[in-house]
Amino acid sequence: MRILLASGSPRRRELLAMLGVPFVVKPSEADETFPPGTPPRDAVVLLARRKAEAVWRTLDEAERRDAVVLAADTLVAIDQDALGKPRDADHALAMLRRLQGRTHAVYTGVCVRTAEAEEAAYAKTEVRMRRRDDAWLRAYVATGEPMDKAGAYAIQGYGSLLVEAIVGDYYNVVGLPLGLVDELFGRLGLSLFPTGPWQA
Ligand SMILES: Cc1cn([C@H]2C[C@H](O)[C@@H](COP(=O)(O)OP(=O)(O)OP(=O)(O)O)O2)c(=O)[nH]c1=O
Repeated sequence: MRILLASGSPRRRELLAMLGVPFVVKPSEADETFPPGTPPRDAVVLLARRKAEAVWRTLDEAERRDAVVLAADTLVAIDQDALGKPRDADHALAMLRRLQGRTHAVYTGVCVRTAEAEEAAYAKTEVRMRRRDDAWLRAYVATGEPMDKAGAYAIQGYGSLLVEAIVGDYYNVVGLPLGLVDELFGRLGLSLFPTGPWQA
């Protein structure tokens, strides 16, 4: 089998590479909008499915036979609102002001697609953030780190200094809940463990 990671996210690439799984990257061009009011847990699954579908459509018959397309989408949820990646520095600052000193949820939807079937699900992690003053948050935005991250922070970077506690899978916050990916692989008779058919 040939794993195709339908993602342009360097974090997702690094997490999958950490397990030593061979894969190729094929970023999807899928539209990342969803109907307003969609619960974040549904939105991330919808978007992960859409990203997997977009890459699937680019494959020819022969490629589809041994392809495993893996896609994911991450959103931060607070007060019934879903926060994606910030548009600009002001937007990032507004998101960070809203999150600081409070608990929010991070959802990542995952979709795994093969010629036989498609499996999709989401993971949820709660993150409690420290209170930081505006000067700190502005300095953080100035590092540029928040710009391509859902909720405008990276738990794996300087954003770690904002975190007080988490409940749930850390890798979900970074953008790819590896345990869930393996569970979905398992439903398709595949594995992320070195016994997987991808090894052949
Ligand atoms: C909350 C959080 C998000 N993120 C990142 C993971 C994702 O890359 C990004 C959420 O944006 P996504 O839209 O899920 O993904 P993407 O546009 O970066 O990549 P693609 O659609 O091609 O797969 O936020 C972190 O790296 N650290 C964090 O702590």
